[in-house]
Amino acid sequence: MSAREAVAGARRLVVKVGSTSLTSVDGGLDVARLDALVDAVAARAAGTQVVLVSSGAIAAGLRPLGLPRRPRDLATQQAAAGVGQLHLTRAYAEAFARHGRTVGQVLLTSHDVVRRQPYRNAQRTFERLLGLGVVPVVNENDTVATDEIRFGDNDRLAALVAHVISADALVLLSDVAGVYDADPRTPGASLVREVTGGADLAGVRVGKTSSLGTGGMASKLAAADLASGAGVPVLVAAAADATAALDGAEVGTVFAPHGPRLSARRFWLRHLAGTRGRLHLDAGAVRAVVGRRRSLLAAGIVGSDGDFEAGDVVDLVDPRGEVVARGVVAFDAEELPEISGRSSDDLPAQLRREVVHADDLVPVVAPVPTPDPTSDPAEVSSP
Ligand SMILES: Nc1ncnc2c1ncn2[C@@H]1O[C@H](COP(=O)(O)OP(=O)(O)O)[C@@H](O)[C@H]1O
Ligand SMILES: N[C@@H](CCC(=O)OP(=O)(O)O)C(=O)O
Repeated sequence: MSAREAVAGARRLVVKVGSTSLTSVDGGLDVARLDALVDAVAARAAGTQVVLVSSGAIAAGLRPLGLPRRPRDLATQQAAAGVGQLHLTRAYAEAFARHGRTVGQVLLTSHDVVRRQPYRNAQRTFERLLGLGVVPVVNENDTVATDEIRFGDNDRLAALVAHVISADALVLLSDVAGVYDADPRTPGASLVREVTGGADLAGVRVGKTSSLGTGGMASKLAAADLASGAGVPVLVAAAADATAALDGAEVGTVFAPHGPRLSARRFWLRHLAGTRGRLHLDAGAVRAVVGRRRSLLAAGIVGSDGDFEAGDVVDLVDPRGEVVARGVVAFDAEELPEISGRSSDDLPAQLRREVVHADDLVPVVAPVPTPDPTSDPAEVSSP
């Protein structure tokens, strides 16, 4: 099945729409465009569970607050988001009501996914909303998200949500027809139709974001890589082509899945979990845990740092200091010095267990190559 067919046939889908497709700097929220998007999603939603990740809160708040352009400081962005999110949600509720559908608002910060328990709570909430036939409308909780706990852009958030709900596909809708090999505002730029690996992006140059968008095309590429690398096909297309995109027509740029679909737990470990410390491994332990996917035993640990407790996530570091894996540690930091470097036979019975169990451990893979930066640094927004 091609990635486009996967989008068309998906029973569970995440659709993300950017600020530029819903708002304008001088006109605020563009209800006509939002309605058209909802029509496209609702037409599809009959046999499909759809989660809509919608940007636009900050942009939708500009006009009601009399702000001439997107503010630069966080506090005013948060104020604008507080005002705009209300307009956005009301518009979605009214638009979906025309199709007899109920929406539920889900506002997330990265705090809600970096620890296992809140992550599972979010997962349960999505399951229940979808089970009740509700269309969850997701955004970052901008009014409270400080720099430390921000996802930063909704493309990444959408890729994470796609994994949280085990979506069959992810569709990123924007104001451009897809990924171009150069900034589409430059003459001669042409659309990349399909990405099956890093080589297809090798010649792609990314220009600056629009005046309303946050992440630009670079963040879409990073999100597409995150999702497709974890087994989820991705389509980047124009919001104006939403119906065609959801029908599997030849629009946009499609990213074929290029990695095994990770379990929700392993995806969380690899991409989301906050780490609380580091375990330093000898070369044999690196070969065992990365090469042979074995559990990490105390004998292969030469040192540790950080203030972690059993159940926290830690980085596993090779003798050169490179992070090679991350995993859930089964000991408190203060217990490690006593057991490190000792074989299991040598340990008292109550300490004779894996330090990181193989089921709780994921190797850290090198990122897929990102596009070449443009020659003008001012024009680059890197992922
Ligand atoms: N190589 C490229 N291919 C496609 N779009 C690009 C490229 N480089 C820059 N862009 C710009 O990225 C913008 C889309 O990103 P962004 O403004 O963040 O949109 P959104 O609000 O939909 O997330 C487009 O307006 C486009 O001009
Ligand atoms: N959470 C912000 C949008 C962040 C974002 O990623 O925007 P965009 O690049 O337009 O998808 C908002 O609602 O204004």
